[in-house]
Amino acid sequence: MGSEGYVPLFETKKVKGSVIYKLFAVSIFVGICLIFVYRFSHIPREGEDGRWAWIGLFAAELWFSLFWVCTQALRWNRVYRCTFKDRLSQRYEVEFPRVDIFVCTADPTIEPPMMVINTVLSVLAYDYPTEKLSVYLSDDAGSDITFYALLEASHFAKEWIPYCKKFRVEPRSPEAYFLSISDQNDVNEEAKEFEAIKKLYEDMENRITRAAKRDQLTEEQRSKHKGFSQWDSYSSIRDHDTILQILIDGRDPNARDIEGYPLPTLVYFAREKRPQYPHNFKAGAMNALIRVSGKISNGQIIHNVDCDMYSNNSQSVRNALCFFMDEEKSQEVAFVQFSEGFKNVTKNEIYSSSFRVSIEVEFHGMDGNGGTPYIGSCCFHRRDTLCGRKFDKECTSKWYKENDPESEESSHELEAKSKVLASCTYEENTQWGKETGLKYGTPVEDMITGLSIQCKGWKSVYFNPERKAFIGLVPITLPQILVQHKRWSEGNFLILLSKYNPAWYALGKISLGLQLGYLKWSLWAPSCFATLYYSIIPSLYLLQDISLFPQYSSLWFIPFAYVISAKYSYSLVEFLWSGGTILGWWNEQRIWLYIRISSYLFAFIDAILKTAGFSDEAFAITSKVIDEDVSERYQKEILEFGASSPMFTIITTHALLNFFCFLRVVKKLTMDAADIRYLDRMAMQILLCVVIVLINWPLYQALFFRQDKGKMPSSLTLQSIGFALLACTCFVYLQ
Ligand SMILES: O=c1ccn([C@@H]2O[C@H](COP(=O)(O)OP(=O)(O)O[C@H]3O[C@H](CO)[C@@H](O)[C@H](O)[C@H]3O)[C@@H](O)[C@H]2O)c(=O)[nH]1
Ligand SMILES: [Mn+2]
Repeated sequence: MGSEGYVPLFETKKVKGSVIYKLFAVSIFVGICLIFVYRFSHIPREGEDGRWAWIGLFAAELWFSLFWVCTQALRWNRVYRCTFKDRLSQRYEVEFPRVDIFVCTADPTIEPPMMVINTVLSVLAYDYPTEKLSVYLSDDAGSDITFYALLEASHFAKEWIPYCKKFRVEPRSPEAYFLSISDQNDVNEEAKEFEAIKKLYEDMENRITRAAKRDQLTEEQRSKHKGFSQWDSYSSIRDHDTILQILIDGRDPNARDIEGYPLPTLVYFAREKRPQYPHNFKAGAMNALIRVSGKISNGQIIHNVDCDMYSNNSQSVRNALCFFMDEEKSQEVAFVQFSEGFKNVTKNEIYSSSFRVSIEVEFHGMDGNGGTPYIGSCCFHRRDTLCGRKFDKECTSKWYKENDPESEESSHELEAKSKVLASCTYEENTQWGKETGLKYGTPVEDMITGLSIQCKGWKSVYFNPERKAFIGLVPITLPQILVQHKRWSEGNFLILLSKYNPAWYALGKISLGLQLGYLKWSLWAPSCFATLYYSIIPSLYLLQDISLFPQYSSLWFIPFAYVISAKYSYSLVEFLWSGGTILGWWNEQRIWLYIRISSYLFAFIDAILKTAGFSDEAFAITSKVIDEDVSERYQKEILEFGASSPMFTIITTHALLNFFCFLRVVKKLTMDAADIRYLDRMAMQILLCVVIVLINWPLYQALFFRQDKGKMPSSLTLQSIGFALLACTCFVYLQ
């Protein structure tokens, strides 16, 4: 075991009961094999009805099984972590490494500056030695309003940080904190200070929202800081010089809070952008940040968060360090991924956007297999591994020796030198975006970068504390959800098509379980075909009374019934165990159906076009601004459609087609007085169709019964009725 006297800084526990789970999984696997035997031995002969449909179903079932095997890899080796911060503090308080924090924003209209500075303030106020903390805001919009907001925040921080420390405030995002505390009626000292800081915050908020609304700053506002002059040469969001301003220089003896303590460094940064140079979206911003921060503060730990989340626990840096500084177990840890909570999810999560099961189960499973993926934010990286360093035994968990000597340069000199590192041409003929920094070429820069770090021999850690360390926002309309999933599934599929394909690039470099885990995400997009097939063809065959499944009275029915009921009951239990509700689980089934048949299909097509060179990379930023009546419907858990979209056409046509097939069954049972033999033969198909119809109930409402603005547009309804009728007619008459 460990060296004498060694006491660990973190502990890893394996989940109990996995043997029972493994037996259960094996029983499902046996069921799946029996289904294959049935499919194979009962293929309709040449000339018989439904031969090709049968073969297609067989293929779809093979695909689902492959996918299922991948999901098992995420459940077999779950581990849970806990940290010992007091031990860390006792041993290393004075030897802590520097930490550079990156906050990314990209559009002030859909990412309001007030939200952005709340994120910034929450991380500025971490409980960590301030001289070792630097916060960088990367603004891909290069917006002077965001700069103005950050300038305001830098003043407010002087009051906010000491206030947080004095009253041990949690969370340290002012907005979240003030929301969590109702006005104090007491008249004691603490209440007075509370009112005072709240007033300061509200005044600042007024000034910023007014400026944002006008989309312009007054001359007086601009005259308050020399940094605004950098906008003189600004042409547009895609065409401007690097803008870089050290708003607080932590080394400056005058940079003090109102109590006289040093402040963390705070930097505003917008890299250079020119129309003729691709900017590689968030990955490009992160790489520029790595270089610029390397010049200014060079923290050995890089922590990044998106602007739509805030730190919910001031101890998070210390928690992360427990994983990096343990004398025996930290050597191979490249990054520590925290889980994220969401503040705007409703009870039954109509869009299932909080990733409950991934957060509570699957990432723990990846962790047990040697490394959770990097999910883009709420993460702490070692700087050197993010820059492409390979694992070797020499890597040390002792950080203090590596600290850089204090730079002698003035902040003005530092700014000038750093700007060069953020120019459009800097990365030409370098390894940035390939072997160094975050990888380019896919909108899921996080997944591909995490995978490649692990393939260089490193491990990662997943930390999912009871009180979530970060709280973010989920999208609240169906179009946003579908677009977000399109981006993710397309990105992951592009990885599959690239040289970083988890199946062979990672072969032998990471564990098989981890490979399967990554494959699961990469296979999202192509899953659209199996899902579309399985949810359309059996229903269409109802129109012709052709059976594609075993009879209810046959023994072959059992494996189907077992696999389906076992899989779905387990998924329900897992969902409830992760804190969800039954209705939430039902909603999840609907949303996954919609995502599979629309987002994944478009993602698949786009990824193929991109790989073939026919279209350019894109990153659709999710809007964080919310209309009031949209928000009201969201709170009531009503699906939000609104404008037409090709994705809706698919979803609606699919729902109506199944409805027409369902009508045919009703007719058969009532008017044609079908007998029990019909039910026996068609049981599975009828069940499948009925479930699809039931799950689409809210969609039918949006098509025919709702009057609000979020209903499905009428033109789209008519169009989809036409498509669905056409499909049914063609099927019946052309067969
Ligand atoms: O050109 C760009 C585009 C986006 N962003 C920032 O990237 C972050 C994520 O964008 P968002 O629209 O919120 O996307 P999400 O789908 O919520 O992001 C998830 O998925 C992304 C990968 O697709 C990861 O990078 C994110 O960390 C992860 O939270 C935001 O802070 C943006 O400001 C940039 O900095 N530059
Ligand atoms: Mn986001």
